[in-house]
Amino acid sequence: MVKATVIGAAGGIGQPLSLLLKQNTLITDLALYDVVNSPGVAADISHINTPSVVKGYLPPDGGLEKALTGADIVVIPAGVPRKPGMTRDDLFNINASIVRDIAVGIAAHAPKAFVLVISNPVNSTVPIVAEVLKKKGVYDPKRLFGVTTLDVVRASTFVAEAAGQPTESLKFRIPVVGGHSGVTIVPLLSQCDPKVQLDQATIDQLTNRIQFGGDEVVKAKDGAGSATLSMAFAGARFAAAVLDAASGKASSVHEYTYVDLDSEAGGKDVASKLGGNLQYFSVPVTLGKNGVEKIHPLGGMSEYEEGLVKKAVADLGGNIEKGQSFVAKSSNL
Ligand SMILES: NC(=O)C1=CN([C@@H]2O[C@H](COP(=O)(O)OP(=O)(O)OC[C@H]3O[C@@H](n4cnc5c(N)ncnc54)[C@H](O)[C@@H]3O)[C@@H](O)[C@H]2O)C=CC1
Ligand SMILES: O=C([O-])CC(=O)C(=O)O
Repeated sequence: MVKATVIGAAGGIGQPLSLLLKQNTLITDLALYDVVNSPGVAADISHINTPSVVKGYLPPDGGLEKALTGADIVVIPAGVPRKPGMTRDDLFNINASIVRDIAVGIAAHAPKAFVLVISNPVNSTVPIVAEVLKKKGVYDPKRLFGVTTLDVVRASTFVAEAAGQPTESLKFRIPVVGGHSGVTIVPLLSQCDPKVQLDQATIDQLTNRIQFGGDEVVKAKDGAGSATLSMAFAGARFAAAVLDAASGKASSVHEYTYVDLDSEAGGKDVASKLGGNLQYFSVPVTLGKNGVEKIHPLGGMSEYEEGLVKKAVADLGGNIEKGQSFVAKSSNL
């Protein structure tokens, strides 16, 4: 039995993500929670003839508690998206408290669940969840993930396009490390597998496109939100990886995800290479039965990439601290 819960399930990401999770045959129970419309989304998705039983929940009558109780994996795309001209950090004032309150629910009702945070700004919302779980005495850094898979998906697509290759084969695997906003997103094109020969102008252009791919969608949607469908694809892919590893369906699962480096999985080496003080970074990980099994080194980097990492570290410190101090100042916990 595997129960998956989506928090923010009626939203732009939540609906297609729930649809894709309905197709994951490892999931037996799919709980869809939102502050609006979740029963309708659940009724609709429940007609699909895949194994999971789908239920929708709203806040009245303990909906959050019911949605979370017994959850093995909780995916959080709840909160507001960007409009043109905004940074992800501009979402902090609204989304920080939404994510904090969801984390309080997780601590009470699903303390052992894998928690996948999609809500922006991911650089700060992941530390928010961690600090709440710590306060409640249930924090396991190996089970908390900032979902940065969309950056990896974009990198693969954009490099394939630049190389004149088909994108559908997902042929190009490119590590993307750091955080999930602007210059904190660091694609390591020198580690592209298979190798691609790119001149510096193309590397510059691809790096910029991967770092600001989210803005491309925000601009194209012109006030109607940010990436939802590609994010649902990426979120479902990452959730499947976590579940494949936890269930033993796949023996060796490698992903990139924004995690606490201060865990038994070995992130301290990465942290010390980054200058010692940074607590969260998107890193290559091996996933296993209990979540993050091993945090791997970032690997060989070009001088250009070393420079990108330095810029990412400079920005990330403040983002992380902002999330942590928000929880420290929250008097209702
Ligand atoms: N990590 C990533 O790579 C990406 C993250 N995002 C972020 O995901 C978030 C959601 O984006 P969209 O789905 O486009 O927004 P949306 O506005 O379409 O949907 C958000 C949903 O969250 C719900 N919600 C609000 N407060 C809630 C609460 N307290 N509990 C439960 N549900 C609540 C809303 O009712 C709404 O249905 C945004 O913060 C966005 O920036 C978006 C794309 C990529
Ligand atoms: O750009 C945004 O605000 C949404 C997001 O995180 C992305 O598309 O990568």
